[in-house]
Amino acid sequence: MITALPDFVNDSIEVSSNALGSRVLAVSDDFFADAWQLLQPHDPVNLKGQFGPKGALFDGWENARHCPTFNWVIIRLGSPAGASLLGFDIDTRPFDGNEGPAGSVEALFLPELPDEDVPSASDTRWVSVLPRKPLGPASRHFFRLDRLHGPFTHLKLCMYPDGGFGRFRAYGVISPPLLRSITTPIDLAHVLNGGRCVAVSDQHFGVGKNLILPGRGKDMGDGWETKRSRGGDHTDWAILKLGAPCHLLHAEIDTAHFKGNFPESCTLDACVCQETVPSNARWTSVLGRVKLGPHRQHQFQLEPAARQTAWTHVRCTIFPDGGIKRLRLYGLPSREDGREPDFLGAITGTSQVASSLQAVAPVDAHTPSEPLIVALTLTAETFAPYGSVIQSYADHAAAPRGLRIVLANGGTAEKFNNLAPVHYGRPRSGEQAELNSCVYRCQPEMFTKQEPWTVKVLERHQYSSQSFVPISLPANGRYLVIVAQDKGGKPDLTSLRAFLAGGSQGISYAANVWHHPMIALDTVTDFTCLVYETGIASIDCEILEFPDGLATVVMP
Ligand SMILES: NC(=O)N[C@@H](O)C(=O)O
Repeated sequence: MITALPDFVNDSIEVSSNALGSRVLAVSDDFFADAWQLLQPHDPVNLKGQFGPKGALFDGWENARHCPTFNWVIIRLGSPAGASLLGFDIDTRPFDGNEGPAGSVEALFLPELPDEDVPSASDTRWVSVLPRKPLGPASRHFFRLDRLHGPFTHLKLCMYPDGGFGRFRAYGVISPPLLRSITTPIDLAHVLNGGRCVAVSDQHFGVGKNLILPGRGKDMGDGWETKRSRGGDHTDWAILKLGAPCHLLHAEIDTAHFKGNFPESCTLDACVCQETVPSNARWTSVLGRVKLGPHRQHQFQLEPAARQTAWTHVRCTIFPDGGIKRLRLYGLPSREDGREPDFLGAITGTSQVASSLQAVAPVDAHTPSEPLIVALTLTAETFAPYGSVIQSYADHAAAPRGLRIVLANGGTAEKFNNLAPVHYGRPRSGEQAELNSCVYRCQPEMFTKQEPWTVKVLERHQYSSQSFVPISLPANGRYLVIVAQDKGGKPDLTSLRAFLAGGSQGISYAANVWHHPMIALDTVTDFTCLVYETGIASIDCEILEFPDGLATVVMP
């Protein structure tokens, strides 16, 4: 359950949290209890009755007695470009009788200061953002400023004269990275890139702003989770404001720790809006409805429309309800001239446009004509429109819904049933086919971020599924799978996707799915293959060549 907090707290980010990388750089005195504990995301733990060599143990900052002046802590905020401040919480819990009786906050903006450098406590550039305030024992003290102040990169928390604070929380808005620093697609929804969750339909079990936190969290409690809906065509949604207007390329929807309550599916829409919370914006679909699975990172190539505009907000709609841990939205800010950035160049580092982002001045750059697709992580759900994924699941709760898992071999093995149908749909001409169980030994394609790879051939087996399972790769090995659905006998380019498969994953193309001949990466790779063949080439395998290149595939 979410406890009631002042509006300014709910409407902003705890920019001083060590969960966002904020850290204590220096402290005047923390004789009894270490100052770094001030920035922990959880509430102070009461250690009453526990003692160490220096005295009673406290989960907070506590300095020695009899300070003639005041104590201070210097903090570097985790966001590289700093943050603007809206308020504070100086939490004296659980200190009672030894709480710090008064506090104040000063701030500095030094984004270029190297991480290892510490501004002096007596630096004349410190500015007061919260004057000295009286504080009581064992309680939270919220102070809302008159407006956003900043940006700042460093804070100095002062205590008059001595005692203990359990936590110090600074609330505000994180500054987006300097545009000239963005040269490859980044996640501008991320809280450290200035992203914010500005509205949700419901956040009964987990707040929407968890969606944009760093990392994958520790349990189901640090994601966005709505209450159970009852009947009807219910949906829930969350709206993220991007750190800067951004052309979008691909997204990651992570359902980590949500194993029985992940959404069945979701969509993504985007809009351009000057308001913080869009009121009557025109939303454009950037990801059609896609199925989700338990406890995994789903990566999706976004619709072409996602690249063509510098979007300010993205709305994630989940069907019907449930929990998502993180939502990542990768893209590039618009160029100075507002045109679509050159993603290919930005990713391969060969672009004029990428360098223009550094120079913050547009230059004409070759914009790739062929579409760009990013090689995304392979999961059963994201590959479902093209076929099946053949793999085991150590965590059965993270296996695709409905997968039948049984013990076998006298209890010494787990059997994951019916992962991929082996299918032959006889052509009208009636040819019989035989199942060919064979091995492909594939030479590796030399493929690097700097030398993107162009798709020049696709094939399909119109009447037979075809499976490939690597038998010579280590678990951390990888290979590349490129697929497209069929549309009227030709590859449907809008469905063209690239997947990066792992060494413990096999795939099976459904009949009639277009795909590139298997692509080994890094090393010669053997794949066992099952496919039905009549021996008539025109029935068994249709090949289309695209000498000018159908699309460019890049690694994320
Ligand atoms: N930590 C601790 O022991 N503090 C008290 O003894 C005190 O306030 O001096």
